[in-house]
Amino acid sequence: MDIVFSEVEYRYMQGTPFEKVALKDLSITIPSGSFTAVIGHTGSGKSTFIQHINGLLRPSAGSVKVGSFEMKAGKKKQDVRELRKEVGLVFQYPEHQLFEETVEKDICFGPINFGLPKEKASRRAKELLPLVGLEEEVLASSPFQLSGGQMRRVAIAGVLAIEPSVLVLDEPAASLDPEGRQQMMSLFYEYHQRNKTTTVLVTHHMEDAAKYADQIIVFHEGRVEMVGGRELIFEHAQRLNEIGLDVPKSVRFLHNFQERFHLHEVPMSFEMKETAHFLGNVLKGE
Ligand SMILES: Nc1ncnc2c1ncn2[C@@H]1O[C@H](COP(=O)(O)OP(=O)(O)OP(=O)(O)O)[C@@H](O)[C@H]1O
Repeated sequence: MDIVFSEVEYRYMQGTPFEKVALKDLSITIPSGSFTAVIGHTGSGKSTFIQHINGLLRPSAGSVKVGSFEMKAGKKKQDVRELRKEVGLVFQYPEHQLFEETVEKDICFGPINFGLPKEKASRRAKELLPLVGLEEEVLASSPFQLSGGQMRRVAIAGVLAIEPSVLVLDEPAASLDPEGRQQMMSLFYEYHQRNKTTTVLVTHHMEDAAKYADQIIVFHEGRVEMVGGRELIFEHAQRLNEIGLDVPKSVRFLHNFQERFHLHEVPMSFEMKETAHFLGNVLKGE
């Protein structure tokens, strides 16, 4: 399902002396089935943006449509239950939201809450375990006996168990070491490839955006600064640096390469840039 933001504004603490405009004049579409990365420096509005997708926040002006579900400013409080069945949100540090006494109950909580019979929910939990890299034995354990990494995987399985059409990920690999981050990102990418789930990833890592996303949205001071495919990182490296975002080393490699061989004036196709990008990664040992 397409996600369409139309002229959205969001104000925290509206009408108080502490009012803060966090999103301004935001019009953007996230196409159904895409993998979209949302990047921007701290405080640029990324979390505020994604919380509109599952109805945690409602626009102060404008409208947000997720499939046929529309949230409009000024409308009375809406029942967002139907929306929550479709949109799974993995928060930063999702392991902090575990609360049931067993892993199985935690994974099954969402689907049972949305009306799935207990046996079917249990089957889903079992099927999801290998996907998130856990053994079946953990089902009967308390989630609080597991390691931090395992707890995070349980929490993610709990979101996937509702089989959402849209998966929103807020820095799901935060605080993991590079290998853990790589594993976590591969998990989501493979899930996206297999299920064609519309995926929205908030990340500080431009490398992940370049590697996995087919659409990149760059936020700056509550506005969309730029939006486009991966080539955006190659073509706007300087502007990205100006707004405090670190472009991947391989993109810097490409620029150095162009400079070294005086290729700035030579138009390079996207494929050539990707090749240089790839070479940069090889040199980095990735
Ligand atoms: N609950 C709140 N009350 C008031 N202001 C808030 C609140 N949450 C966020 N803000 C402000 O809104 C702006 C956007 O914040 P937001 O959390 O969406 O940014 P972000 O890009 O997700 O940042 P980060 O990368 O640090 O998570 C910031 O100026 C922030 O201080």
